Amino acid sequence: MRSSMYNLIRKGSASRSSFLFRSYSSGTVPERKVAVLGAAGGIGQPLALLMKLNPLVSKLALYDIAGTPGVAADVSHINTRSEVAGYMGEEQLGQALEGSDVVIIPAGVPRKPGMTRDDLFNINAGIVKSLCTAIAKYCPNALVNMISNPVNSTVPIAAEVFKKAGTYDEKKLFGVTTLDVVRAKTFYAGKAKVPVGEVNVPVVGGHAGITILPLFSQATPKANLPDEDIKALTKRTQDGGTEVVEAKAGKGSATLSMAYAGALFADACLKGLNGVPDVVECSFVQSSITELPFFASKVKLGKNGVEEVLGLGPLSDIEKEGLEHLIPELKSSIEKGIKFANQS
Ligand SMILES: NC(=O)c1ccc[n+]([C@@H]2O[C@H](COP(=O)([O-])OP(=O)(O)OC[C@H]3O[C@@H](n4cnc5c(N)ncnc54)[C@H](O)[C@@H]3O)[C@@H](O)[C@H]2O)c1
Ligand SMILES: O=C(O)C[C@H](O)C(=O)O
Repeated sequence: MRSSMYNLIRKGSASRSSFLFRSYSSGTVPERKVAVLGAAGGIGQPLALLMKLNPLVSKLALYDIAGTPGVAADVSHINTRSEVAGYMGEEQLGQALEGSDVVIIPAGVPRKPGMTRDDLFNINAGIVKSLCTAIAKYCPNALVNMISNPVNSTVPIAAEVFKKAGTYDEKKLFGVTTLDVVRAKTFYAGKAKVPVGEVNVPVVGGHAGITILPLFSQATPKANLPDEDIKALTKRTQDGGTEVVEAKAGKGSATLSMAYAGALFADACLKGLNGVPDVVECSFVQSSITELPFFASKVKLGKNGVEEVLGLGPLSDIEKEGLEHLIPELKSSIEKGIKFANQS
């Protein structure tokens, strides 16, 4: 019942993973603690729900600066495997983090119409820095799933904080770009008229505007769409976040689709930790596949986090041009994060 409900949610998005997911029997699943920081927020609450439905989780720690007792009490009544505890305020952050295998961070402010993700930097950079300082202290070996924007800068901030603390392991830090993949799959399936559950599209680069580069030339099932359709799909994927921000008209950005995407990525991390073979997802990680120190591409996940950062594969002319254009913006966002972490 438990896994069938979760599989229902996952159905259509990752049939291969769902198969692996079902192959677990409760007696053989290792204990895994997952902490969600920002758990009372727009993403945090549905993400807490989805992680509670995941039978790979045995302990679920829900942390926020306010509101977590209510969220934790609510979610804890669901009759699934994990024990749920709520933690509120900085004095409880250590307890929330201690023993965590995976820490998911959707803490911070979201965009309003007219803002770029970089406009969130001034507030979110400080939040991420203080949370990562605590992660270095209380659970230095955890896999960190960074959702807070601007991801192109918050991931480099986290890396610098961990380096300063002497705990940095590039295999364990991930910018969550899964929502870009989720969107690219949905939009491609609609245009190509193929079953959405069978679609795969890698999305590389970063997570803001033109730095989001879907590789539709590698999309499967193949559809041979004309260039003008590919350009429109690329633009819609790049503007997907803004589409939601505008539709919400001042009430925030994507929360439900992000919770789904965050739950998929955390599930992939847990599968990797548990030794499930061939777990591959796109993520913004330390990388040497381009000249930039961080880049999103397909990543193979394993028992220690990143097992292998996979290359870009063959690119179309449109994608080669997109890659060339995104490099300067992504470089400057990465440098901004590094500078912030080292000057304050
Ligand atoms: N990576 C992605 O694809 C993606 C997608 C959607 C949103 N986001 C980003 O996720 C972030 C959160 O979005 P949201 O809609 O959930 O916002 P929200 O305002 O609804 O929730 C944010 C939560 O963070 C909490 N918070 C603030 N400071 C904190 C701290 N120091 N410690 C712990 N919690 C703290 C707030 O109390 C709030 O509950 C935003 O930065 C948004 O841009 C990223
Ligand atoms: O667009 C945003 O500000 C939120 C998020 O990064 C998204 O892609 O939906």
